[in-house]
Amino acid sequence: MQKIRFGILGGSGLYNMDGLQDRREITIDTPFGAPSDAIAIGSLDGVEVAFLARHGRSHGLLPTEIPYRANIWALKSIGVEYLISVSAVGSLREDMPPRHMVLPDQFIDLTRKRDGTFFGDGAVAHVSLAHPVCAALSQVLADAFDDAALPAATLHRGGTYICIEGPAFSTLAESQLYRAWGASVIGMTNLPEARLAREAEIAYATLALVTDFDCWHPGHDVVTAEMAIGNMLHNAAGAQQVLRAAIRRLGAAAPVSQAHSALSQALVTQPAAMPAATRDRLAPLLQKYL
Ligand SMILES: CSC[C@H]1O[C@H](OP(=O)(O)O)[C@H](O)[C@@H]1O
Ligand SMILES: Nc1ncnc2[nH]cnc12
Repeated sequence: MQKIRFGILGGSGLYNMDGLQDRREITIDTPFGAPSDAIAIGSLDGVEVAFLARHGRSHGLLPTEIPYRANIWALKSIGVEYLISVSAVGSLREDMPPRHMVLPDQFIDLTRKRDGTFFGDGAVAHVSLAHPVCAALSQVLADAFDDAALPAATLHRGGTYICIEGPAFSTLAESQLYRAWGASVIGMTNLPEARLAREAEIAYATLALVTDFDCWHPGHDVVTAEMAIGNMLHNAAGAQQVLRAAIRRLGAAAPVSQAHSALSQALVTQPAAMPAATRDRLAPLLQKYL
């Protein structure tokens, strides 16, 4: 099968990629279970791309229930090297109101119930997460935002995304604490993906769409799921245009990414010393190190 180098993970309110030509779906079983849904593959302006709805197409998976490892493994197994996440986020900053877009460059992990690694069972690796977002891919998204020339849209380059376990939204005290920590936006999904994508040597960047002010803003209503999805849907057409422009750019010239060699200095156990079953399970990740 031809490799699909570019992937999109759609979040709340983004369950499909518009305009996919020659669209087909593939179902992949992985050693880490089934992904969130079938993966849609098709071409955008002549560039092959894979799309996966992280909560499933009918949004049936809680952030805690998303099979992050299966999703990343499945995308890696079809050749994905660049992965764009689209996510709804709450804002922790006055200057990032609902309907603005943000390209986070840092994460804080407050999740407690997520599978955090592909490794274990005789295979040890410690990747660097100092810079969890691929700066080159994030720059492609920033340029794509300019290409899309959306009327009255604002993009913030950089910001810290705090990832909570959910599914409940934060308490007021928590929201104020995260603001005091200097976090910019809040969500429930991105950090496990960024970490696993790094282990899989996939460049990862997020296009975050602000849907609410969480619960800290005295002048705005407290976030509800209805509010978040409603604002996300309002932004979805713009997000689709940015994605399309990003894929066009990647197809023309995909940037060099340090993420693509993340394991070169991270593998502690040499593949030859790993149990055969572990090596087989990690085959798509370890291929070039065998
Ligand atoms: C429906 S609001 C809460 C929900 O939205 C975000 O999801 P995603 O990152 O997939 O867009 C947030 O992380 C929560 O899962
Ligand atoms: N306020 C919020 N907290 C957590 N996740 C969110 N996703 C969208 N808005 C959010």
